[in-house]
Amino acid sequence: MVVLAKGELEQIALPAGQRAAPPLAAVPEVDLAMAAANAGARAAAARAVARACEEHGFFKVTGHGVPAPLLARVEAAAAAFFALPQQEKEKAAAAPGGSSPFGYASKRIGGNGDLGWVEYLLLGVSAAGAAAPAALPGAPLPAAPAGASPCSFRDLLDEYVAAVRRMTGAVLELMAEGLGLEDTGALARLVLAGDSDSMLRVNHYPPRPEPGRLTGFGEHTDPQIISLLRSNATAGLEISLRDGTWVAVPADADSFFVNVGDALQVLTNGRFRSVRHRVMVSSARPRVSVIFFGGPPPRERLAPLPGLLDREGGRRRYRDFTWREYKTSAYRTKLADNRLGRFEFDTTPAAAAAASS
Ligand SMILES: O=C(O)CCC(=O)C(=O)O
Ligand SMILES: [Fe+2]
Repeated sequence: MVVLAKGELEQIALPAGQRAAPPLAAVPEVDLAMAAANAGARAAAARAVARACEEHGFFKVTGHGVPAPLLARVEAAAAAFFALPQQEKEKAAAAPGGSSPFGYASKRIGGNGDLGWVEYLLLGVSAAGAAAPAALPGAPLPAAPAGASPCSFRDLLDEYVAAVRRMTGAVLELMAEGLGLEDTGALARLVLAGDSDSMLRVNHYPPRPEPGRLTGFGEHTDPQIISLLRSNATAGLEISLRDGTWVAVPADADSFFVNVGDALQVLTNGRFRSVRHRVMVSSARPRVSVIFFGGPPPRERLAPLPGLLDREGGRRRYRDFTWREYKTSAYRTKLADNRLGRFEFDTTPAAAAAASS
């Protein structure tokens, strides 16, 4: 349950202009199984991925190889966790005032006052799996599907992370091929490195409290390299197109959605675009989503990948910074802020003239 104090519901209600649901998005789709069939299919898939990342920073993956029963078990376990009494869930919350953002939280997104009609679990991910808060139920949850072997939520999330990491590697290789990089493992290595800074978020958007639309998760771009999102069959995700108009992403419980993150925008010197997205709650059914955020190791310098800059006249759009630096900066801002703005070089004609004078 998401409990809002007096006045908080008004804060997440939408401004009048956004009360109507936007039109449906035509989401580009890439079938990973088909891409593996032969060299021609692979090249076509790599081109399609690159085009989707340039135009939208967003696409859908089918043929992903993550077993459907695993997806169903994770969804059931997440629903069972969020159905626990509030005080049980709070046991998995991050220590107040502590430095770790990981654990259970309700309605507060980050530490800067962003509110949403959502409760969630945020978990750090190591190469060994999802590092769950100690208080995450280690015992099988009550609603394990009939016939399923007993398995704790923690073990299930580890299994899920392992499967999603494999898919992430495959998607990042296709992206590298689509970019024409000689080193087609360059992106995948950043996210699959033993010390990569990845996270898993399990979101639960309870049914709307009253007819209308509420902000579930306010508009933002994901700071990492790549996000892989899977949800139940309840819609709510919306993305912003290049011209700033919002479109609704039809729910698809069998596929994964890929977001280009800010770090990938920087690694491609702006060729791929990190997608602005949000979740709106207008359903009488709950939405459950699970998102794997693939980040680089904290010390990694984010700079255009070798080979990309030559084609752009050698001009860099962003100054040099590490992932640690970017993350620290991003988490000090509000969700909707343009977090990359302060790392951009000023490339306006006036700035270029000033620099050459
Ligand atoms: O829950 C969703 O569907 C998306 C949430 C999201 O954008 C995020 O957790 O970064
Ligand atoms: Fe996001």
